[in-house]
Amino acid sequence: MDPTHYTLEIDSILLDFGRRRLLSDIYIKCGQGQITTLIGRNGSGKSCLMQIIMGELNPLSKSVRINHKSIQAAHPAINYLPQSHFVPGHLRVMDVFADHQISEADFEADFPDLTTIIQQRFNKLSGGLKRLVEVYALIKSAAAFSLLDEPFTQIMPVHMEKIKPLIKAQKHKGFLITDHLYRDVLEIADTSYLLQNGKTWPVKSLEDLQSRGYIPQL
Ligand SMILES: Nc1ncnc2c1ncn2[C@@H]1O[C@H](COP(=O)(O)OP(=O)(O)OP(=O)(O)O)[C@@H](O)[C@H]1O
Repeated sequence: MDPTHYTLEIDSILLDFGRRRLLSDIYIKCGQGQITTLIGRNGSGKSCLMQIIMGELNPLSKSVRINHKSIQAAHPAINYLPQSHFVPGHLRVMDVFADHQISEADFEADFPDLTTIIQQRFNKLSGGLKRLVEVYALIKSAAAFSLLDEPFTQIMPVHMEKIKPLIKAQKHKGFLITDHLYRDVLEIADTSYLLQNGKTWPVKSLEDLQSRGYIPQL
């Protein structure tokens, strides 16, 4: 195997909240150069699963492995876009890009309509632009894997259509993405899973989502 090619695998998760078992039968495999998507209803445990991978939430048991080697806590090869904003408000957008070693010129080329925001402080941006800056920083970051929890939330369609090919273009990275915009995530996914009743189910098509009741029959 190419030693520079990483595989992230997650299984053997048991997560309880009180008497409720939230996660019990999980298997997710995510390779570098691949986009893996996780779809599921509100409250099915998608964010919890990402927090477990990041070592931010401790379940009863877990196995998170990079190239078959178990990792227990936050790993430098993995970064994470949570649902809430992670950028400190006082930073300028240019500082956020510098922190992630991202070229301002690349951003200006990708989003010529947004060149003026580079000088602005993060807390002065609209919600959608805050999300866009954070998503862009993680997409372009050098981490081997980026976990993106609802990257498309608040982002307007014209920018979303630019983000999807940017994600696909990062062939050196692996992505694990969850979002309720299932058509958009399925469009870019190499592999998809539905999280339902604590278990991951492979998804190949919209019909799989229909047959498991995630979307209505057409
Ligand atoms: N610390 C906690 N204590 C108790 N229950 C929790 C805790 N954290 C999460 N939960 C519950 O676990 C369930 C799964 O939450 P999670 O945020 O992972 O769902 P999700 O699939 O990401 O949902 P959404 O699509 O709405 O973002 C929810 O019912 C939530 O209330």
